[in-house]
Amino acid sequence: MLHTRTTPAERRRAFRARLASGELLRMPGAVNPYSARLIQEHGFDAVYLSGAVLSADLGLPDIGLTTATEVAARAQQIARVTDLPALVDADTGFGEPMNAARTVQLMEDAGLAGLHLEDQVNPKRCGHLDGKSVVDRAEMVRRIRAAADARRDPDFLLMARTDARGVEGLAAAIDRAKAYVDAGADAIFPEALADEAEYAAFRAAVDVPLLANMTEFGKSPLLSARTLTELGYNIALYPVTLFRLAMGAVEHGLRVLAAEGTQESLLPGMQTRSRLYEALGYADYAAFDSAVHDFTLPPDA
Ligand SMILES: C[C@](O)(C(=O)O)[C@H](CC(=O)O)C(=O)O
Ligand SMILES: [Mg+2]
Repeated sequence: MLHTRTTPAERRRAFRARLASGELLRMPGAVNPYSARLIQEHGFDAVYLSGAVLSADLGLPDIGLTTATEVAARAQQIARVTDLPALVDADTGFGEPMNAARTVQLMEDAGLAGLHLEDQVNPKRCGHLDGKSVVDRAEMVRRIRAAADARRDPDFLLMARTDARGVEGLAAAIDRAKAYVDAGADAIFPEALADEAEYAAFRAAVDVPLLANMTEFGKSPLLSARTLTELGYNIALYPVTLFRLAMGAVEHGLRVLAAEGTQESLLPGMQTRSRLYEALGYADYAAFDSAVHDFTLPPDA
């Protein structure tokens, strides 16, 4: 019941240990707290809170309109219902280096296992769009140092994302990643790499855990978990996959409902009531107090 049995500190330690093991952790982005439960149930290793998903969820473009407290509040709702470690997209840290420091403490308090900060200017944009700008390396180093110093739990993972590949080229992105590790980043997120050779070049140059962003319809190829394992990557990120799937289903459903005047033909594609109740663990609540769940579902529910 209530779903978690672990503390944030335990999840952070476990995340660190898995990242050190050399295996590939598969990390889908949650669309909401409930989907974080499903991510865990389906055997994935970690949960992501995507800035792109959160802003789209609010009906906004992903251009840095969300605030640190808004993101922390949603991240806390997600971290609270899963025993998996949760990594949150903290964009540019929501302002100056001191804001990045405060963001770290907000996310620690929200029970996250870690966050990533990127080297884009404010306002940022999706890493797979053209026309990005990055702050100079010294500025990003200040951002990372401030974030690292703010951390109270040394196991809270500080990941630095560099968007420089699309702006300054691969060699500059690798140089920046090295400088970010020297400044205190525990892991690196090289954004929008073009092909497998670039993934391999990053792996050869950087010693810390690396994340591969397998976002759809972007600039990077969709590499399989097997390929990413062979390339020596530590995290395969599927940030917006569940959101795109869900919204595809929503649009399909709206079209069919409007055309047919009934949802009858949509039923086979729906998560059933009984599956929903199973995933939410109704039976456990009933065991606690039979009054909570004292009904029988119809056979086709
Ligand atoms: C990973 C990302 O930062 C996100 O917010 O999920 C996005 C994903 C996307 O827009 O496809 C990004 O890569 O910038
Ligand atoms: Mg983002």
